[in-house]
Amino acid sequence: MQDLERLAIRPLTREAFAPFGIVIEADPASMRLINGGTTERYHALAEAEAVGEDARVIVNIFRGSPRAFPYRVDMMERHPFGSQSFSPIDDRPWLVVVSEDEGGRPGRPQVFRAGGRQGVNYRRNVWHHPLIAVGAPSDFLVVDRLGGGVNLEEHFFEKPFVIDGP
Ligand SMILES: NC(=O)N[C@@H](O)C(=O)O
Ligand code: NI
Repeated sequence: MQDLERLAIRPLTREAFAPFGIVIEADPASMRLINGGTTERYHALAEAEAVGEDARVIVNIFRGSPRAFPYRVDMMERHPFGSQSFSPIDDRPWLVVVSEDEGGRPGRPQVFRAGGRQGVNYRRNVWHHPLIAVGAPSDFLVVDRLGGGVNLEEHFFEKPFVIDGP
């Protein structure tokens, strides 16, 4: 993998991720006390999008096997008819890989290290790499779209990239 372009990893922040979607985390600014003050509701952190034929929003659990590193990023995907969110259940850090769109193809991937209590909501049609779990099998609560049409577009890079380590 020596000849492949290396991708640096940045911490996941709301600002850096803004072009791609929302960071889902317990943001104090969104908190309201409910249930007689016994529960903190972190309200409306993100909105799920589901468009097209017979579109519905569904809730899933993805159990991701940990990726081996160095990891080759040889493809990206996107979902034209719906958003997709990933929220870690096991409080374990993971990696988020996204790209800007460049004329219908993903640009250079950007890699973010997400904390164990940080999720993301990819906006509809945002290029991202499939789930990258790190270190151990990890469960994620995933909210995305079910419906008609083909809700998956993939792009394979002519020259893959590499992430040296998590
Ligand atoms: N295939 C599937 O549902 N997973 C991908 O969309 C993903 O982003 O992990
Ligand atoms: Ni996806």
